[in-house]
Amino acid sequence: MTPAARVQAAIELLDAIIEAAKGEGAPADRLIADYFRQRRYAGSKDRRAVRELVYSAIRACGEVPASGRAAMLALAGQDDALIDLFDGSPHGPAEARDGEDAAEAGVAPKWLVERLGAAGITGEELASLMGRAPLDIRVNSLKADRTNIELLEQGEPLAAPQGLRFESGVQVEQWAAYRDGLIEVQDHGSQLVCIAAGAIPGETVIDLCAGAGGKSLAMAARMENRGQLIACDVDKRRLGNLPPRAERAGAGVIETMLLNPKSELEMLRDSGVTGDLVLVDAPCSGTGTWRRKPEAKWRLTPQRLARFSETQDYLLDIAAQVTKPGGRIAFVTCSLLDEEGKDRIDAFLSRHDGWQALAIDLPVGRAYGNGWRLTPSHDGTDGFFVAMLGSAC
Ligand SMILES: C[S@@+](CC[C@H](N)C(=O)[O-])C[C@H]1O[C@@H](n2cnc3c(N)ncnc32)[C@H](O)[C@@H]1O
Repeated sequence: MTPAARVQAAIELLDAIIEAAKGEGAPADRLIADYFRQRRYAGSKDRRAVRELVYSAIRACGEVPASGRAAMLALAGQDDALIDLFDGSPHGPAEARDGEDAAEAGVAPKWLVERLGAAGITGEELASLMGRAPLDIRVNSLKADRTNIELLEQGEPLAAPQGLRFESGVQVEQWAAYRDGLIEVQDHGSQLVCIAAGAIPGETVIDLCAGAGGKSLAMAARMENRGQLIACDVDKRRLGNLPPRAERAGAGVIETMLLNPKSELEMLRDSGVTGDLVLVDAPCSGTGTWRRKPEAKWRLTPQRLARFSETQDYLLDIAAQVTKPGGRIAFVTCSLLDEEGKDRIDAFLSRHDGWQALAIDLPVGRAYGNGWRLTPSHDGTDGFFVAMLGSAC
């Protein structure tokens, strides 16, 4: 592909990403993969270059752009070499017209910038949400240890005891250590919130929103495979990924339980299980993970955010009813919005007598509201809110 044809391909992809964002369609990564599956003539360098253009344009635009072309013109406004590729050549974009509208540069849509600002995320904290994330792994202490594991590349040790950091793009999934379950890909922030959750060997732990089990696996390792860890979710496909991962990791302590939406509490009660610790790694807007999925800023609306808050309250109320007397709830979201963090905990405490917020003290991050906050700019992690709640004995 010529450089101009790559720009045109990026424009077409951005059109698809913008449409998908408006209609809750496929994520950008999937759209890019599908696009190139139908264009086998594009080589790996072309794919990398187009991908880079697409993500740079998404990062450059705040509001949802009117079109892919407007988004690319916004990026070209910051790069003279790029504007020269709007040259009308075959397969390239038409020349830019005098006064043609470019999308507005910015970090995120205005309403979200305001909500994040109200939660103290401004300036560098805000800008870094559009940065690029490194690749973090967790050494699986059920099978190996960071101090002596032999890996194909040497990573930078992180504050989490088994965490190592690599540059993004390192293909750790192809390493034997990955295939053999010695390492898991996991953002440092996720590793830290599992440390805050504080699962203890021998306990009964309920992971209410286990998904594919990233945090279940980390907790199983902290539990030294002793006790019981019930990993639940309402999404059969996601939860179905966990048993093979658990097997690879040697995490025999994990059992899965598929819940039916709206019957979660009934099903948990019928099973007779109650937790010393219940992790609520709740579905959320993911504002803390924009470094990995920058187009998520265009998918969120005030209505969708309100629905996330409602679901978080709903799940916290379930958690309270399946926690043993004297037990704990760990509430986690990968969001920096108060509506999905501090406010949920304040609301929980006002609804539930006999519960209190417990202190958190991690080596990274800072106290925020009745919990703890991690951010890309301050901590070099994805953005997270975590709070610990303790019930009366
Ligand atoms: C943030 S993700 C979990 C990520 C996972 N804990 C990990 O570490 O990889 C939130 C999960 O909550 C699940 N979920 C949504 N509504 C739920 C409900 N009512 N009950 C249980 N899980 C739910 C979603 O299917 C999704 O897998």
